[in-house]
Amino acid sequence: MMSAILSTEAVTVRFGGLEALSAFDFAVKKEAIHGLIGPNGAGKTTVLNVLTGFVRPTTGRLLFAGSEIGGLGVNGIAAAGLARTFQNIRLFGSMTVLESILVGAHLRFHNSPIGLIFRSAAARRAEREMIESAYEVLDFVGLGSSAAGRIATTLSYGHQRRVEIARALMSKPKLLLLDEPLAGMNSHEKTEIAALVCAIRAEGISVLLIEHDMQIMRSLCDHLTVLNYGKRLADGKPCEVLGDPAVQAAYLGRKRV
Ligand SMILES: Nc1ncnc2c1ncn2[C@@H]1O[C@H](COP(=O)(O)OP(=O)(O)OP(=O)(O)O)[C@@H](O)[C@H]1O
Repeated sequence: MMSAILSTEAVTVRFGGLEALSAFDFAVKKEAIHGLIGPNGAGKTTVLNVLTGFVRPTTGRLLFAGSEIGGLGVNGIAAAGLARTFQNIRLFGSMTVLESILVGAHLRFHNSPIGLIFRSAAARRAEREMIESAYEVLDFVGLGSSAAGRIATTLSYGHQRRVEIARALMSKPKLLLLDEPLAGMNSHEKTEIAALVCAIRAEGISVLLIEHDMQIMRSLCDHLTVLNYGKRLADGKPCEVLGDPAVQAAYLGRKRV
């Protein structure tokens, strides 16, 4: 059995009087596609926010690749190998696709200010490598080099999602977190993004994703965790979890678990 790349131990997040997560435990196995599902307001985005340092856990531990990451902050966690995309696409209006993707590379390519001013051989080499790497990632996500010079926000919605995923991949993550990557897409685009998620996993990158389309989640994920009112309601293989009456009741809102 594959070991875990990420785990949480009794993570609680409180916003004032509201407990968005209550003693939440779960583990993502290496090279798995792991789905996080649950009704609106269940706490799914809060899990991603706490894992990436955007929100600090009130109590509990976060372990990534064997180390505690709870106190590292956003940049420290990203540097440890965790990258994410957001529920609402976040691209800058004036940037080209290539520029948008290069934003994701800053953790990998460090240049000293002096090196940049004098354009040392090392700085020029690093810049060349960074751009080559960006073109490779553009191909990988299915945008191709012809998209590089386009203003990112003028692309179709589905392609903007790919730019976001490409930007996250530029940091060479060990684990990629995707917050509703299929939101707002037609069924053809959804199938294509699902295939891209499989290709990402085939590169050895583990994926944790939030998604509401259960048909896709059933076929795409190796493992599902269900959240309801900030608590883990179910955890296991998609067919078991989605067949669980407590999960179905939570979605239908018939029963408060
Ligand atoms: N920064 C915050 N301050 C106060 N309350 C918050 C904050 N972030 C989230 N919450 C609350 O925490 C709860 C969980 O929210 P969260 O966004 O994690 O749910 P979700 O499962 O991702 O929902 P959705 O499927 O609608 O995106 C909600 O009641 C939400 O209003």
